[in-house]
Amino acid sequence: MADKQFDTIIIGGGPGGLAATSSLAAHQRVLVVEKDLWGGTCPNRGCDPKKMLYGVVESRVQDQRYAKHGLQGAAQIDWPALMAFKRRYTDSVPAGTEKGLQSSGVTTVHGAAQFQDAHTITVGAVHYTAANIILATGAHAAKPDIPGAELLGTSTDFLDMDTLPQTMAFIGGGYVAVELANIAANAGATVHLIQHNQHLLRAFPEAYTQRLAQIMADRGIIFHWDTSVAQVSTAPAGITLHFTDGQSLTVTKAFSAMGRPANTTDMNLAEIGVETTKGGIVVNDHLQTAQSHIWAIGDAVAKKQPKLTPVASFEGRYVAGNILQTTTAPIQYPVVPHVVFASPELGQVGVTVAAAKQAPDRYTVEEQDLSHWYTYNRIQDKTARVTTVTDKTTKRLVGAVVLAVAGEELLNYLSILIHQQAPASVLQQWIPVYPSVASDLSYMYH
Ligand SMILES: Cc1cc2nc3c(=O)[nH]c(=O)nc-3n(C[C@H](O)[C@H](O)[C@H](O)COP(=O)(O)OP(=O)(O)OC[C@H]3O[C@@H](n4cnc5c(N)ncnc54)[C@H](O)[C@@H]3O)c2cc1C
Ligand SMILES: NC(=O)c1ccc[n+]([C@@H]2O[C@H](COP(=O)([O-])OP(=O)(O)OC[C@H]3O[C@@H](n4cnc5c(N)ncnc54)[C@H](O)[C@@H]3O)[C@@H](O)[C@H]2O)c1
Repeated sequence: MADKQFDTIIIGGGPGGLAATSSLAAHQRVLVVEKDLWGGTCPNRGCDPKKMLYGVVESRVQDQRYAKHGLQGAAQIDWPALMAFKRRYTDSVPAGTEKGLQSSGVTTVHGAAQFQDAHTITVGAVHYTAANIILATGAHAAKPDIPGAELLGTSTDFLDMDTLPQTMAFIGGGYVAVELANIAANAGATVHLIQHNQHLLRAFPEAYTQRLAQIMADRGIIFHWDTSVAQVSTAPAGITLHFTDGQSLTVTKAFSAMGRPANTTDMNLAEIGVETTKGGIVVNDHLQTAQSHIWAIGDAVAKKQPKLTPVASFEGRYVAGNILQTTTAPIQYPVVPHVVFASPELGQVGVTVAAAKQAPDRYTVEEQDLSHWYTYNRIQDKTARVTTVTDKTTKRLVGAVVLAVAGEELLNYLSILIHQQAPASVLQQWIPVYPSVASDLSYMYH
């Protein structure tokens, strides 16, 4: 079969690959290969469908906050209608994404890419060559290596359930388990969360995660701490989880939410000299693999930055800049805000509270209970709080933790202030909409 030649081949049509593609499309002959759904995890089975379910569930939670304050009657979640609402969005994503790529002049191929040599990939029987190749292959949900693991679902199954199971369990205490457990519990299911240690959401300060665990427990979520599932078996009305301590739990459905290993297998990476570790593909500070013309971006990469959609997109744009030689400097990440959507939202950005507390000469840490502030009293958010970290020398805001309704928007404002290295005085020169989340900023950063 004759070679098909391109300037750049991108393997993976998710947010990382698409960001690289849109920067390169006007300048190069670009091929994008996707083996599953165009658009990748985020819009098909990640961030976007998750937040559609979350938005409706969050309305119900807000109704409950307003109970006895003028709102009567309990809203109920109609899961099949909620799923239909989600599918009206997700169903059009793959075809719409591929059409968009093609109309920008990019060649698209559906299938799994494998390396033939360091400049050649095959998809099926067809060979494609390019000067540069970008690995944007993402990650997949891990399942435990135990008997019966095949009976467990993943976040992908959860986000496409036709009906809401009566009882369910999540194995893991990270982003996926917390967010999906919250949606399920607020939609009306009995939910168990099984964590093999005592740490929920290990990237966040413990004082905050303990508060969130309490909020979730108050909502009926049942935590099983310090225990692991050793085996899974079928039961008449669902499946039974057998714990290492001899206890067991029978639920309608159970989901593995134990992390997302990078997609690095079945591509012959080792054969062409691209190194991988447990965390993903090994890259240098320009996101180049050991083969300098093969780059890796997004969830597929071994890195310390959080594996998130905007990070994958940032890396895609950065690598495209390198290929087009408009950028030559090592990648410099801005501060990366990250939020768990858990009714309310728990988010964090910049210098962590733990790091700040270890350097008391350098940082001031201020924790504020926001629940009595007008904004949060108005919406009856009784657990709202924020912690800010400021640099003692520059007096600039350098970090923040937020637990609040609409916490993602508050965190975005704080992130912009940190990113711009803005002094507190800018807030005195600025007129925000009042009353709003933004009009509180000058009380948090002063
Ligand atoms: C349930 C859930 C909720 C999430 N919520 C959020 C959120 O709220 N905010 C946020 O920022 N992030 C969230 N994320 C993370 C976010 O989805 C990822 O960080 C993002 O999708 C990473 O983009 P990517 O392009 O690196 O990988 P992906 O989006 O995974 O895309 C990689 C693509 O590569 C394809 N591929 C893999 N191997 C091959 C091959 N050999 N040949 C061809 N194609 C291949 C895959 O099929 C896939 O489509 C969530 C993830 C999940 C699972
Ligand atoms: N809101 C968001 O931005 C968002 C939402 C969902 C997912 N994500 C992304 O997806 C990634 C994956 O999420 P996740 O929740 O699957 O992973 P995670 O890394 O956040 O959490 C994994 C959890 O599984 C537990 N675990 C690990 N090994 C285990 C084992 N052998 N047995 C039992 N438990 C075990 C860990 O202790 C941890 O609690 C996140 O790190 C994030 O990058 C982001």
